[in-house]
Amino acid sequence: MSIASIALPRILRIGGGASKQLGEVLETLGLSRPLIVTDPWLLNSGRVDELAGGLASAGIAARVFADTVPDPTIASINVGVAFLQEGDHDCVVGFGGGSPLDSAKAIALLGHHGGAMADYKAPHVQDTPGLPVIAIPTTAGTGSEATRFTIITDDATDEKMLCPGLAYLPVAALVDYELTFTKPRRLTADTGIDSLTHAIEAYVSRRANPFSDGMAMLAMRAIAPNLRRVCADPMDAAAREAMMLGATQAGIAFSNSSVALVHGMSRPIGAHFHVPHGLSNAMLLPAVTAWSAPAALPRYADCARAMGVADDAEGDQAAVARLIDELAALNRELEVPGPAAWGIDAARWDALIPTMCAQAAASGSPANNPRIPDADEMAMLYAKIWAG
Ligand SMILES: NC(=O)c1ccc[n+]([C@@H]2O[C@H](COP(=O)([O-])OP(=O)(O)OC[C@H]3O[C@@H](n4cnc5c(N)ncnc54)[C@H](O)[C@@H]3O)[C@@H](O)[C@H]2O)c1
Ligand SMILES: CCCCCCO
Repeated sequence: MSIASIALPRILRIGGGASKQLGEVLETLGLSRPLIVTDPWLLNSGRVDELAGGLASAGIAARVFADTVPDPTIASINVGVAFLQEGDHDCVVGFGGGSPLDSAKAIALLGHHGGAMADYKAPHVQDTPGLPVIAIPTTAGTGSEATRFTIITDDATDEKMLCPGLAYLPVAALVDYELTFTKPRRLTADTGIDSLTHAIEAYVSRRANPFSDGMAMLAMRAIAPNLRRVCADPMDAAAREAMMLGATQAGIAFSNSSVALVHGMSRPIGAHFHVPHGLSNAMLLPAVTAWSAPAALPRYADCARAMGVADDAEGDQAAVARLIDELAALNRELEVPGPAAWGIDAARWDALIPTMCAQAAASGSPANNPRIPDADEMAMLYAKIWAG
């Protein structure tokens, strides 16, 4: 086995009420002057006051920056950095979905190292950390609480810049499914399919390894049987808990392997057509899986079995057929909007997917299986193709 470079948050607290241990975790880490980075919805929900109130009871005063935006932009990060530098903070607490968590990571980095956010986009890899980040996710989810990435949109070009490196890995993650009961159905479905996509793509990625495979398998087993349940009953505690655990496991999986063609294509789609991240993954997942599967049939068949849609007795071909049917069924039942909902010509969309996949195959670097190129390479290629 070649040497896999695995990295995880130093502290992981997972379970109902974990977010209430923020004060204790800060004390353990020797931190006492946090900036909480969150978003307007969470601020108005009263949850931020609860979090800051818990810290105040522990003698910790926190400032709050809630002016983050969905799909954080360079401009929004710069406002956050200026706000951070007005205080004497020794850490940043990210509280929210992937957008505030990615904002927290970027603010903590720039606030310490300076420079411009664009300086840190791939292929640059930033391993030297900025201020320590403690992540508390409220969607299940992007897995950003346990990944070595932040994704910041360039306001000028709409490019979703992938910024990789150990610097973005939170030192602690408090994974508290009780924060997710308020998620509306659309958000529950889109973030749930996003985390399922992370698990599948981590498992078929050419950079997969036995550790990331284990995390991806656990994530699929947690997410697949609970996604419909949690969309049907938002107060189903067991399903909410499984979805939150699966999202973090899927984040650990792709952070320690990579993702593949769906993500390579969804980032530019998100940038070009402003489709939310989880939705753009969902829209692509069935068709791109069907195109990619022949290049890694056993791996995709393993995904079908882990998701419980195929049994061990079935051959790989049959199992993959069930996987593709299941992914299409999930999109139907969870009412994932089609391309037309985003002003994308449906005929062009259908025609373009095989074109993009074929070009991906042509462009696949020797390091990657030509039909499952790494997301980074695909993002650039796809943006060119789509821009025509
Ligand atoms: N860094 C990574 O590894 C990584 C991975 C995947 C995606 N991302 C990024 O994450 C972002 C998407 O994050 P997201 O899908 O979590 O959505 P989000 O953070 O953009 O939030 C979407 C909406 O849901 C609301 N919300 C959040 N928690 C809620 C709750 N508990 N109840 C009700 N409403 C709630 C938010 O206020 C917001 O209005 C994108 O910018 C994407 O690029 C990052
Ligand atoms: C290579 C990792 C890309 C992370 C994408 C998260 O949506």
